[in-house]
Amino acid sequence: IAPLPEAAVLRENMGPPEARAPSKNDKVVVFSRPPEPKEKENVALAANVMSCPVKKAAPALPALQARKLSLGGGIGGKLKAVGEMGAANADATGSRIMVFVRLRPMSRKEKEAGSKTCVKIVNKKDVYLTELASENDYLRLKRVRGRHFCFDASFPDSTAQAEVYSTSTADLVEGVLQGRNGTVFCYGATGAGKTYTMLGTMDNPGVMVLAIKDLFLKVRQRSYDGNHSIQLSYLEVYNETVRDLLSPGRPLLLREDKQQGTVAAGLTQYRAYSTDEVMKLLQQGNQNRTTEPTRVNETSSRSHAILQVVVEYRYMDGTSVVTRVGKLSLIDLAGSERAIATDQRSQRSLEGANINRSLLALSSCINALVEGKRHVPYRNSKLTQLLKDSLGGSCNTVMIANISPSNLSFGETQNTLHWADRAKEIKTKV
Ligand SMILES: Nc1ncnc2c1ncn2[C@@H]1O[C@H](COP(=O)(O)OP(=O)(O)OP(=O)(O)O)[C@@H](O)[C@H]1O
Repeated sequence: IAPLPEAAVLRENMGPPEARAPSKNDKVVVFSRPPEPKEKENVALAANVMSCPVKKAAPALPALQARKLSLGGGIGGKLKAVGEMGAANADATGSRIMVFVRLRPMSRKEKEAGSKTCVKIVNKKDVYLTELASENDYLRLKRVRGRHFCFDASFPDSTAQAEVYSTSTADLVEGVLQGRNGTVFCYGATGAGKTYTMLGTMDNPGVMVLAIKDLFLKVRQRSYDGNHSIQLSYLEVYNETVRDLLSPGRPLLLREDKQQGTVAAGLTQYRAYSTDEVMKLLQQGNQNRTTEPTRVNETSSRSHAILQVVVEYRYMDGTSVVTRVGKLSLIDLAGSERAIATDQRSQRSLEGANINRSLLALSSCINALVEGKRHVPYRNSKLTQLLKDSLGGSCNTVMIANISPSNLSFGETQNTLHWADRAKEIKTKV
């Protein structure tokens, strides 16, 4: 059979990628007619699956089991699954950052621009990224590249906010009530859905709002056995300056505190008594946050926003008073971006440079931590100084990487998945 221009190669009996993993014994079939559009899609996926190394299953890890026991509840099953599929990278003395990926639906703009989907999520865990060959690019016609990633969980575009919260963050909230620090941060390109995931909308509240509601609910349920107090602060890092979002004024200086780690001097701490009160404070803070339209996102967050909730629990143990303190940090990072994707000519370029500087500093820290280097360059940016605790300290940390399905954002998506994949290897000691 004469070879076809599209090199339509498929594996026999392969079925959809969710059906089974590829094996060496798969046969190759060549079409004797030009493939239909649907077949072309399968070819792309097949090429993608073929290029994926098959991960060996690893035994469940002791550290993960330990964490499963200490956290209790839902995260147990999730961690066990991670251990089984070999994506986990913890040792017997520590835990590691949990990494989740969330795919957003295709936007109207992307549809109008003729975008095609280049991301497929299978079994709520595996992410297949495919570089689609351009129809006009004859030289690259046959070069269809793909990669496979595996995370603690991956959320398809139809996933509800409540599911994202319960899978990624609910156990962290429980940990905070037991005196363990927790951090959740969203990472991704501009317009990929970070603010939607963290803050959400009035109808579909995001992780920040759901976490606060859950926290108050849990505190109320336990109010019979001690006293809880909840304090919160909300700040942004904009152009390498730290600003209080709850009482805007002069920029704040960062200083090191032996007990609390890096703190913003003079940051307002509000004592909160109800969810409604916190919602009002959040709304107020968000109005003060720096957002501007870029070419990619009409309400792009130009700053990194950090909401910190400190829960203090006092109870009597015999004749002495015991105090437990847990801190929950919820972070909406500004989007990583190519200058060309936003607007190079204005104030945006300075912001973009600073945003990229912080994110570059973040990637340097991730690299240093993964490689076990003694010196981690936290001081290279305000963002990494503030994240020091969450990345390298004693903290349960969750990263949610947000991605767009559009092939027009292929480069950004690849970049986000690369860093998310790397972050999986960061160990923490809780
Ligand atoms: N899961 C989702 N479901 C529905 N709409 C979404 C989802 N994720 C994002 N969107 C929509 O996509 C648009 C861009 O999302 P968002 O503002 O959250 O991006 P971002 O990553 O925070 O961008 P930036 O870094 O520029 O601030 C918004 O209109 C948002 O409502």
